[in-house]
Amino acid sequence: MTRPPTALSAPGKVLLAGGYLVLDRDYTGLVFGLDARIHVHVQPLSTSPGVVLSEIIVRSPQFRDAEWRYGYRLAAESRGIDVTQLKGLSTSCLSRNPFIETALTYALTYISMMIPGVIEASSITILADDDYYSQTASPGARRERFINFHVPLQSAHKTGLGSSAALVTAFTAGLLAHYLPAEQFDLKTDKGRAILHNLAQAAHCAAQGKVGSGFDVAAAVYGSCRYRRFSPALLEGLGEIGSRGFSDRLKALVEDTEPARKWDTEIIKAGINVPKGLRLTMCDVDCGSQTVGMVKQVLAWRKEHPEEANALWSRLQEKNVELGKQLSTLGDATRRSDADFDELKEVIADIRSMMRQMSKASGVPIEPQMQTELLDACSALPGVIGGVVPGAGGYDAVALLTVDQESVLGPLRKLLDEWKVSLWNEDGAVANGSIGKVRALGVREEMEGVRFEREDAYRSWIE
Ligand SMILES: Nc1ncnc2c1ncn2[C@@H]1O[C@H](COP(=O)(O)OP(=O)(O)OP(=O)(O)O)[C@@H](O)[C@H]1O
Ligand SMILES: C[C@@](O)(CCOP(=O)(O)O)CC(=O)O
Repeated sequence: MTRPPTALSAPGKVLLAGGYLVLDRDYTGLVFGLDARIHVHVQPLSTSPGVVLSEIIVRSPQFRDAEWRYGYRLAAESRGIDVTQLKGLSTSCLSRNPFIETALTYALTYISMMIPGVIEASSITILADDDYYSQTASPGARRERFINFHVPLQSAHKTGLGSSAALVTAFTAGLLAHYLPAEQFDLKTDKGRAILHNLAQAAHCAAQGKVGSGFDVAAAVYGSCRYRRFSPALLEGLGEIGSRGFSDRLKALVEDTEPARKWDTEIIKAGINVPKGLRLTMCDVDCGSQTVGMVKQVLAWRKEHPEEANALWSRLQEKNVELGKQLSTLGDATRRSDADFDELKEVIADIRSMMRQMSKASGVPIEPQMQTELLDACSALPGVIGGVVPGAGGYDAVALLTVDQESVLGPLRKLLDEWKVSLWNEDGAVANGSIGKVRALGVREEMEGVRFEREDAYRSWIE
């Protein structure tokens, strides 16, 4: 049977409120999907008549040498599908892509449990919307729907919109929708989305080599929501890829049939929105510094100072929930005056002040001085309601809530274009060589999660 091509996309994310708190099930995060999406197109691999291949070719044609070829076979003793990377055509060396390799292994293993017989060969194309990476098209190039970045994927500068979660989600959804009949997997149903969510969370954690809160995968599947994480212990019993019984355990996990390990993720979409007339704007802060181990350090501080930390966590949780409520009850903000946003401004200021407290107490630059200056300068512009350093915080990005009008966005872009980022040392002196640029990305909030796309939209990129 020749299957028709399948095309899907999943959104990026911004954790507007709830960084660090969302790692603990007692608290929640306010996450917005973003309209920068990762697109995946799956089609049968054309072979000569009579030739049966067990090969899946994955290409990311916006990047140089981004092609990964995999062979696969069903392993004995319910070990699942064994995936082996083959030598690529375009390159002589093997460049591995752990997110693709793991998502492929997990999805094919689940599919092998659902349909009898051989899984047919296919060719998969990945396309990312521009704002995932800082590079822009070469000057003079004709503006196309997707940019050719002309660099290898490893040299592309990420803007932190959650490319790996959107990729794993869209890729997994693409495979499930392509190979499984609608009775077994239907993305339009709650059950279908839960299957995708569970499988993508498991694959993303395995590829990352750690269990984060999973808010990014949740946003990729469900779009904007208030998110309460799953209990991390859920994934503990799954075992390694290729271990005996892996495919049975994966099926039970994905379908949530194990009474002792029930999925407890909470996705609340009701009342989560950005009011009409307002928008989120993401800014890429390119100052070339990144702090590793921020999560570890904050959690270590919380462990050492449980009373102080828990008091701060509770106060923050209250304000984070309040922020969501205010956004949903503001109503149409199109003809409001600046004074109508006073309460929103106040709650954002409270959240920021508590995040700075967390920063100071744990010694982690969650809202570092340079970001404070940038956020304060933006917030002083008419029509800019406020902003935060999203997610884990740090030096890479800021998220702003503004009136959605050119008279506000124009001056904001000008301020950002002219802004010079300088990193401050602890003694208050500007650190050397740390002047960078700030750029407003084109992205805004997106309510919808993973969705089918018209497959002909990608035709010029498909081989
Ligand atoms: N367009 C793409 N094509 C193929 N693989 C991709 C693509 N974009 C991202 N990836 C995979 O995702 C990895 C990047 O994931 P990583 O977790 O480092 O960043 P991220 O998810 O964008 O992080 P953040 O949450 O900070 O945005 C890449 O190394 C690659 O394996
Ligand atoms: C610090 C944390 O709560 C948020 C990290 O968000 P981001 O990757 O910076 O967008 C970690 C997590 O939730 O997994």
